[in-house]
Amino acid sequence: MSHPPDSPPPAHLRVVPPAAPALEQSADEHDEHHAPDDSRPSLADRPDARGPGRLTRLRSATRRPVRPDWLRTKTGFLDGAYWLAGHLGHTLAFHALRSPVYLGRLLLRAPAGLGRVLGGLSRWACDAESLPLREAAARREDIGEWLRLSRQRDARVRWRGICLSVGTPLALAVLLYLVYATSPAVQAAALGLAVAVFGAVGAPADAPLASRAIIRTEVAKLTSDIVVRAMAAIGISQITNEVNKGRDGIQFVAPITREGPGWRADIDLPLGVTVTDVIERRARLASGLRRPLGCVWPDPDPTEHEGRLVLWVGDRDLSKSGPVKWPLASGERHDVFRHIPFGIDPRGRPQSVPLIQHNVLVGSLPGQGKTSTVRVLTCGAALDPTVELWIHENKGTGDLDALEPVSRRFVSGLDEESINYAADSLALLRREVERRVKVLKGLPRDLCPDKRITRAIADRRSLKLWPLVAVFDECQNLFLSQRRGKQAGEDAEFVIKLGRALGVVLILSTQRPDKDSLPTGVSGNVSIRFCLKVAGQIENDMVLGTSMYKNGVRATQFRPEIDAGTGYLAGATALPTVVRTAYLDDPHTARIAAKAIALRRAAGTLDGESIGDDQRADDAGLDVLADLLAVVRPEESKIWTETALERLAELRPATYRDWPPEQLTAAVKPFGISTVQVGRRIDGKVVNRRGLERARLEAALAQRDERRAA
Ligand SMILES: Nc1ncnc2c1ncn2[C@@H]1O[C@H](COP(=O)(O)OP(=O)(O)OP(=O)(O)O)[C@@H](O)[C@H]1O
Repeated sequence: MSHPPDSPPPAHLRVVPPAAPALEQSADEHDEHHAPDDSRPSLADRPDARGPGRLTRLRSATRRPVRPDWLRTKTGFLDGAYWLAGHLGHTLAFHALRSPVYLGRLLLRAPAGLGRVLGGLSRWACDAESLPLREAAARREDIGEWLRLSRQRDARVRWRGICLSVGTPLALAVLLYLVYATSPAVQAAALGLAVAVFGAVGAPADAPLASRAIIRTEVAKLTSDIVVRAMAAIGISQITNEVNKGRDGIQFVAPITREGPGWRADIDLPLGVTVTDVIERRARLASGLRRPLGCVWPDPDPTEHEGRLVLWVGDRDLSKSGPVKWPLASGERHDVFRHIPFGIDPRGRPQSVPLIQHNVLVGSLPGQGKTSTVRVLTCGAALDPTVELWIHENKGTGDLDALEPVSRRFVSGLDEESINYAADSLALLRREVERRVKVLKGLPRDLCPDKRITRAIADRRSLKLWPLVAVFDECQNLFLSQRRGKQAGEDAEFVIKLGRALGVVLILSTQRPDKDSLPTGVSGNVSIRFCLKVAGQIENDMVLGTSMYKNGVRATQFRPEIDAGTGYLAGATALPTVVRTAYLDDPHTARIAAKAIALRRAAGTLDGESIGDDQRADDAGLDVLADLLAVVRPEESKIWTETALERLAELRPATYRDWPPEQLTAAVKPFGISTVQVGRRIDGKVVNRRGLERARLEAALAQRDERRAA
C-alpha cells in the first residue's frame, strides 16, 4: 500500500516515543550490523506480535444457550403452552361453530366434484393429456413422431380400458352392496365420505371451504440490508458516509436471529459511535425500519464495549401487546426476600424487582401508571405473610383501598388529617429504624454476620424485625405540606439511608418529580427507580438519577397514555431497562388482598403484634395510653386533645412538648380510639373541640394488657 509522502502515517506506522534505556541496550546490540536510522518511523504495531492464543479466544467466547428461550424458564414454557392451547382452542371453536355452513358448502359442491371425477376418468381413459403433443406433431408434419405417439396412446388406452372395465363393475358392486346390504350407519359414513371427497374436489379454486380463524399480520423479516439502510438514515455521519461509499458502515457480529416475538441483530457501530447515539435517534430508526416506534428497541450489550448495539425489532408494538399477566396473580405465597415479579421487557423477558435492601421511587406524568406500578409491588409484598404493610395514598381517590384490609396502617386522602397521618408514619418509621439498629447490634455474630436482616432473623417474631413495607403514593402532597413536609422529608431520608439493611422498605410515587416536592435527600438515595413518561430532562434525572438523560436513558421518549405502564427501570438490573409492568385492576387487587389475609391468618401474623402498635411505643419507653390515663382525672369523662397534651407535656416534657394534636390522635388510633366532639362551657358559651373519652382509654388499656398476658 502506498501513502503520499506528506500525509500522516497510518495508525500502525505512528511514531512511538524513544524507547526506555533497557530497551536501548538491546536495540544497540541488535543494530550492531545495521546503521541506526533515526529518520525512520518505528512501528507502533509489531507485525510479529502474537495475539491471544486460540484457547484464550475460545475461553472468552460467548456460549449461546443450549435450550431456546421458551425452554429455559418455567414462565416461558407456560406462556408458550398457554398460547398454543389458546390458539388451538380458538381455531377449533371457530370451525366447530361454522361446521353447518361447511356441510352445506360440501353438499352444494359435491355434484360438481362428481362431474370433475368422472370427466377426469374419461380423459384418463382416452389419454387426453397426450392429445396436444400428437396435434403438434401433425402440425409439424412429423410423421415418425406422430406414429410413435399414436402407438403409445393406443397401448395406454388399451390397458386403461381394461382397468376401467374391471373397476367400473367393482365400483358398481360396492355401491349396490352399500345401498342394499349394509347398516344405515355404514351407509351414512360412506355418504359422508363421498360428500366430503366430491365436495372438496368440486370446490372452486378461489373459494376455500373453511373461513380463516386467524388472520396473520405478516411482519417483514429483518434483514441486514434493511438494518443497514435504516442505520444510514438516522443521521450518524460515520455510518451515512460509509453507506454512501457503498460500504455497510456497521458490522453484524452474529447472524440476525429470532428472539422472542421479534428479531435480534447484534451490531458493532463504527469507531467512536456509541449505543446512546442510536438510542437518541430511536424514532428515526423506527422510521428507517418502517416499523412502529413501540417495536424498535436499541439496547447496549452490558457484556461488551460501548459500541456494541443489540437491536431488537418486535413483531408487535409493545403498547399493543395487551396487559401483562402478573405471575403471582393466583395469590400464591411469596417470599419478599426474593424478587417481586414486575413486568416484561420489550423482548418479552420477565423482569423482577428486589425489595429487601432497597427503596423504590416511581415517577411520571399523571395517568401513566404509577399507582398500577405501586399496586404490583405492594401486592408482591402482601403475598408474604410476614410483611407488615403501611399504605398511604395521598391522592384521595381510593386507588389502593383494596389493600386496606391487609395493611396495618392505612390512609387515603388529601386532607390535613391524612397528610398528618402519613407524616406520623414516617416519624414512627424513623423511631422503628432506631429501635432496629439497637436490636440488630445486640444480636450474636453467628446469627447476624452481615448486620442486616435475613429471612431467618425476620422469622424470629420475638425480635420484631420482620419486613416492613411502607407505601407513600403521590408523596409530593406530603412533602409539600407547609407544616409537616420538611420533617417528613428528613424522616424519609433517614429511613431510606438506614432502613435498607433493617428490613424497612419505602415505596414512593410522585407525579411531580422536582426538588420542591421530592427532597433531594430522598431522590438521591433510593436504589430502585422506575420512570414512566415524564415531560423533560429534569424530571427524568430526578427519578432515574443524575446524567441518565445524557446517557440516553430517556423516559421522555414514551408516548402519553399509549405507553402507560411502560417505563425505564433502573437499579434492578445491570443497566436501566425498559419494562412494561404487569397490570392488576382493582377487583384483582382485592382478590389478592383476600388471599394475603388468608395467608396471614394461616401464618398467625394477622392478629399478632404490629410494629405500629403500642408495642413500638413501649420499645421506646413510651406508653401513651398509660400516660393519658395518668393525666385524665377519673371524674373527667372527656377531655380536649389540647388539654390532654398540655398535661402530658407537664408529665414528660422531653417526649410530649412538641407533639401536635394530630400526633396524639395518630398515637391512640392503633388502639381503636378515635377523637370525639367535646363541648365545654367557656364564658357562658359552649365551645366544641375534638377530644378523648376516658372510658375508651380505660377499655383499650385493659384490652392491651389482657392481650399481653395471653
Ligand atoms: N401496566 C399497565 N398495562 C396496561 N395499562 C396500564 C398499565 N398501567 C397503567 N395502565 C393504564 O393507565 C391508566 C392510569 O394508570 P394509573 O392510575 O396507575 O396512573 P397514575 O400515573 O397513577 O395516574 P395519576 O397520576 O392520575 O394517579 C390505567 O387506568 C390503565 O388503563
